[in-house]
Amino acid sequence: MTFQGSLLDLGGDSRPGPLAGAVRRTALTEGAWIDVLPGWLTGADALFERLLDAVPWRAERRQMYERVVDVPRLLCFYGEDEPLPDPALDAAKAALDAHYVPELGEPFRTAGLCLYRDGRDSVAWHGDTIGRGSTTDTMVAILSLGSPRSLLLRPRRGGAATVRRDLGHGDLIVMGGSCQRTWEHAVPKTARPAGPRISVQFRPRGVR
Ligand SMILES: O=C(O)CCC(=O)C(=O)O
Ligand SMILES: [Fe+2]
Repeated sequence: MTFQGSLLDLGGDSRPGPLAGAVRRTALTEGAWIDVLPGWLTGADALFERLLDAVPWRAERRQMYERVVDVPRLLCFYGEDEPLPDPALDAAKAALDAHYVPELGEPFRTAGLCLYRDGRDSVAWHGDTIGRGSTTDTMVAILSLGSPRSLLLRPRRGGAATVRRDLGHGDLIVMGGSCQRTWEHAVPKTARPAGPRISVQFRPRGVR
């Protein structure tokens, strides 16, 4: 697996920039919204390389109707009390907490990591509804590293156009309000050449 980082971004220092006054909110329908900040994390390419090495990436298999199929991406989940695999992720979580706790009412607690090896890896349409996201407003913050991939969002009940954001290289998206239960999101497969992408999803307690 190879990844060509941008030449300006290979310094070892990886850190999040300011959120206040920088992140841009887009209201969706039914009380859902997204906040987006391109290039939030500087040194994103160096962090990508470190995570590729340091994280014990796992392939999973899941029951799909009658069959057991490979999950089309590699995964690693860090629960509440587990140390994160890189100090830059602690800094990202601290920055998210400082900015969002007044609105969210609680800190982010867990980090789910996904590795999309190439354009054949994907995540199907879903909301993060295992847990409280199915009944209450919440937030899921996603830091994207490596090659950009499209994150799509669409309302469950229709009535609004699909929203697309191309995310990679240190970009942040936060899905908030009712987004997990009234909207769905996906990272579709792509036939275009795509290098590897890592996403880090920060979620509060009881949201999955
Ligand atoms: O990789 C992404 O940006 C999305 C991942 C996702 O939706 C999930 O793991 O629940
Ligand atoms: Fe999700």
